[in-house]
Amino acid sequence: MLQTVPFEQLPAYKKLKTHHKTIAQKHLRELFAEDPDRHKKFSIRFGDILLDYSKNRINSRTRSYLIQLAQEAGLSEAIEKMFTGDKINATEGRSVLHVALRNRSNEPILSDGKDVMPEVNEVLAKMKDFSGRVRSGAWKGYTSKEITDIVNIGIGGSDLGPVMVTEALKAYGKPGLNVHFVSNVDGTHIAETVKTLNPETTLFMIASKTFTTQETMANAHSARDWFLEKAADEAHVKKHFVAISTNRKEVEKFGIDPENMFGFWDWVGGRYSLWSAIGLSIACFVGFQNFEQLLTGAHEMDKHFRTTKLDRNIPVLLGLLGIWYNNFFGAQTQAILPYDQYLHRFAAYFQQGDMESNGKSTGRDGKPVAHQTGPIIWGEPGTNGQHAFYQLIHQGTKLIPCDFIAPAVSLNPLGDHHKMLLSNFFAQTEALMNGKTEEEVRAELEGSGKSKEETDFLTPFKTFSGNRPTNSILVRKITPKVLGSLIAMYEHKIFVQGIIWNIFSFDQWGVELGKQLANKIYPELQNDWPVSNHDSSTNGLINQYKRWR
Ligand SMILES: O=P(O)(O)OC[C@H]1O[C@@](O)(CO)[C@@H](O)[C@@H]1O
Repeated sequence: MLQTVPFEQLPAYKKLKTHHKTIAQKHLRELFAEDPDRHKKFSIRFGDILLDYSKNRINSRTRSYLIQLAQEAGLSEAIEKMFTGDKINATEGRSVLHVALRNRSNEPILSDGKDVMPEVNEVLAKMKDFSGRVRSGAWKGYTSKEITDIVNIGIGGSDLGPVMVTEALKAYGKPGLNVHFVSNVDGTHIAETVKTLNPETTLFMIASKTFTTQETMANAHSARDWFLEKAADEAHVKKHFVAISTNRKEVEKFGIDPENMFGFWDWVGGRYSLWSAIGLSIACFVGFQNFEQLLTGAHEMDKHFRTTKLDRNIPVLLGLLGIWYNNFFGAQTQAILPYDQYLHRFAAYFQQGDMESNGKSTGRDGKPVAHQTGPIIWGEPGTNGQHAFYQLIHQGTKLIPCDFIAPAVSLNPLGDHHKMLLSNFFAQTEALMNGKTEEEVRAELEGSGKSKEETDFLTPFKTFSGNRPTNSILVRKITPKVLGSLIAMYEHKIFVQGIIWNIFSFDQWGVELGKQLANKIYPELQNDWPVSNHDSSTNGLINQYKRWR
């Protein structure tokens, strides 16, 4: 079991509270002026990834106190418990072993005393064979045509990972093999998706850990109806439907041949499952070799996370920096800003990853926590964000810690586009750190010929406080391996924060109540009778809906 010491009772917490008073008085400009070597002191190279965390409101003392906080929270022990299959997902009585899915060392990893690697490798072999047959055209539809379109039907962790990765690795996709994703129960999603597809050459992947999720089962049945409208014969279903799930019984009940089922296990959390058979659409789209590279990148980050001392440990430092702003500076959110259009779903992916893991308010001791926990994760690719919300980040009243990510090498080298993109990437963190002083603004306005009156009026609006913290993550190029490391880096950052905040990061009871109430309301919508058994708002809304539909 994990220790259950409340966050604010950790000795280092008090040291950080006191320390915060002094360090908060220092502007980042001063911290850089004091130490020209700052970039070197607060950067870490990890293969093709450079993390520069020097533009944070910390000094060496801050870092050492944060590391102490991690040690006092039992972080190193907790990491070992995860990697060795301890049931750290205590409320569900499960291990947390997404690291086993990408365990390229093949060293045994035990859950319930049993090495899980043989089964992991068996599923990987099945994925390799299947994706190879789809890509080579050996897998044929019911009219003996090759598959041209794959439709992944799933939601949450059974959708967001495959979406994000296939978008991020679009340059590695097979021309002529298209992937589509249907997740929302809104009929528009599946209707719009299948509109342009041919049932003869379409393969549906029904991805659901439980195989009971309302949205996914509704979409799966509608997909089947659409398919049979043309194919007519149920016997053809097995050539166009595969299932990815832990629930064999429900898969068979749906009518998918168990031969076409790709299994995974309860010790894989939905939001950590893209490395499992849930990644089948990825393997088909980019090829199994590239999927293995993704696993390798994640595995390298796993080894780094498990074996590197805390003050040189990338996920640990990112997690502690997030805690520094979340719990000592009052920041409510964390922005992830990839300067790479292919990574346009990267922040969205970690909305589930982070917020479903650490959006908790009950401590591991069963008591309400007395401190802030998970941040709101958000973000859009650069440079688009600069034309949407950077005004707030630069001059708003809220502190927004930002992670800037960029590749040195573009996958689409076109004229000077990449140099322009990267100049913005470098400039934004510099501007957020330095700001622009009143004196600088005044000199600029006077230099442009503005009168004294205009200058006096405009200066306050054109001044930038700066001192706004950022991390810069520069990678050589977005490859499957680098992407795998980046995703694992953020997964482990989330783990670090949950351990220190004394919460359970691997269950998600908070998603249940809404589903339960929806299941109660759904039958009430089957008729036109007015309802009166809810609160007046819910009654009023339902009854107006009934009048309008
Ligand atoms: O894969 P499945 O079982 O269909 O669950 C889908 C998603 O639903 C949840 O909200 C849990 O109910 C997410 O945690 C999960 O990824």
